[in-house]
Amino acid sequence: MKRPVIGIPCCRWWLKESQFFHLVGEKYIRAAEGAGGLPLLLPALGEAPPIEQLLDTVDGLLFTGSPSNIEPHHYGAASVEGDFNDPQRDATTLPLVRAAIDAGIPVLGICRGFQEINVALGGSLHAKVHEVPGMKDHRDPGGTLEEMYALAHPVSFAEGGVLHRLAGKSEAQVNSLHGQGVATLAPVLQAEAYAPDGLVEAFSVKEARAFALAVQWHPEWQYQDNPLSLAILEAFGEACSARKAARHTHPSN
Ligand SMILES: N[C@@H](CCC(=O)NCCCC(=O)O)C(=O)O
Repeated sequence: MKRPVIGIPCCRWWLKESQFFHLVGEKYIRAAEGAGGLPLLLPALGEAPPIEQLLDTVDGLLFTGSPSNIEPHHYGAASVEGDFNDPQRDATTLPLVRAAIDAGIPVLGICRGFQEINVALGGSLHAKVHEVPGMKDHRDPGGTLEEMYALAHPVSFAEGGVLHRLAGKSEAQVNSLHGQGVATLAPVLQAEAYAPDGLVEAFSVKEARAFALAVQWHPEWQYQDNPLSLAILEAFGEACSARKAARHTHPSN
């Protein structure tokens, strides 16, 4: 049985004294495999990417985390001096998000990917959550990888929501490695989880035709050891398999 193809959009980075490379962290590739998919890396093609053809090629999309920030003009904010951006990734992922949701292609967003889905659909971000009055510092604590990705704070799930159902409980502990966060949630999104300071930590797409969930934390990190991460990946993988089966039965889907 062939696996559903899970497209993973790349970052485009200048590697010092070298040239541009298109990259995805290996843990995201492994998580796509863990979801039962065949990972397919999609280069950050930039302006006017062939969206329809890309969507014809995949059964699901995983929008990953990255140290880079979305360029603020995409959500109507002023640029930030010294900001680390990736305009070609933005130019690829933002239209891809919109088209994938419209086409009913399953999507999972993680960290930067979560922020991309919110921005693509009309939401906005805080440039520095830790500078917003009343908000906690959600950035990684530094140290070893184990320390950086350690569980950092609880999230509470929206009653009766997707994550509440997947977790089978109303709260869970998550890791936290982001400086930015949701300021306004796009109108077509509904919050699925909140941090204790009120920050939206997960959302789904209202009336989505397929699985469409995004989380601000990192379920891909050592997902085998975390029941919630396994449940998220399993649900995403099942949706990608269903999409593949539907495409096989009705090739125009
Ligand atoms: N730059 C944004 C997004 C943060 C993010 O995606 N971090 C991931 C770091 C590396 C990884 O684990 O993939 C922000 O700071 O909010």
